[in-house]
Amino acid sequence: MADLNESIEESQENNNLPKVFLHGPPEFSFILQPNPSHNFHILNPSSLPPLHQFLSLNPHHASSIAAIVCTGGYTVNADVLQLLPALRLVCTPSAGTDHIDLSECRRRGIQVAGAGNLFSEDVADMAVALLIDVSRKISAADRFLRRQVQNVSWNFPLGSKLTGKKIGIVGMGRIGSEVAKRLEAFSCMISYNSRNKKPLVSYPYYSTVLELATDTNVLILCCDLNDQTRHIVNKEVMLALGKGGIIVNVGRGALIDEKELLKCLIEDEIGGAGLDVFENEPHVPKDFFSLDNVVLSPHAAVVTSESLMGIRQIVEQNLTAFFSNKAPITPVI
Ligand SMILES: O=CC(=O)O
Repeated sequence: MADLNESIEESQENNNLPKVFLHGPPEFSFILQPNPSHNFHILNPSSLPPLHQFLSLNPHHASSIAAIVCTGGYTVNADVLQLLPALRLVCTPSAGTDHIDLSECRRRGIQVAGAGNLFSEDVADMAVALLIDVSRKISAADRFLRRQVQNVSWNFPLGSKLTGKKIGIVGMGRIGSEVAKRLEAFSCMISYNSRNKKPLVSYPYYSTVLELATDTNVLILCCDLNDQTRHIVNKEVMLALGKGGIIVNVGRGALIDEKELLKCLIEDEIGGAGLDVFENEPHVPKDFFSLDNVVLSPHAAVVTSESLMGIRQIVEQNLTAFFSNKAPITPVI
């Protein structure tokens, strides 16, 4: 409460700068710290009281908050927008925007800025790392060796070769193209599915994920989560991918029907999965833990020490540009 009072006092220190609210968990407060050179004023730089609580204690700020910085998982839906009649910019330090109601922002004339291309290489690196780990059983081999006492025979199951495999990328945007670039170096045959065929992309295009899965050994999910892509990988798709097939998900958990995925993995209907994201984060179904054909990662694909430095800069630059009457540097809408 001490922190909350401090932030409220600070917020009451009047200045004429536009007000910015950080809508996210405490560990994200590093994203935006006050600086005398800012052309905006951060209302809650360190204490991060939830938005509803902040507004009930400071009702006058409902009509002064001009921008919010919202992290993934902190929803900005019509109810939140309704609370902030003066809002003009939503700035998210994430690549995904499924936590933001973009059409409601558009309707209200609110601009949205995202992470731009900042995370694409890190996420693509992670996708390929997960794929190599699942196919060559690296994490499973590590567990196997650590469990061994000396001089026991090394009877470890075979992995499968990555070089030359047929890879289906779902979502050929910034991240998907980086994944393709990396897997070309493994002589993989790339094809893709996305909302529309991309005129500048020469890889074979499939208009449905089902057809893509039928013709490939691996699916890598790099697309946005929205009403069209929720459970885009369902049981039928997994059965079409087939027994040795591998799924890597660096997009959003709900792109896959997670219950069906578990069943297919347990019943060996597919070969394995590399998962950085889950349907109900931070919950990870315990049944995954006992499966050696699964490699798990705690939504960490975007996070490197370099990307965290970068995202601070992008958030600051977006706010600075916006409050200088310029366009955000990484606009979403
Ligand atoms: O998943 C992380 C992001 O969208 O940045």
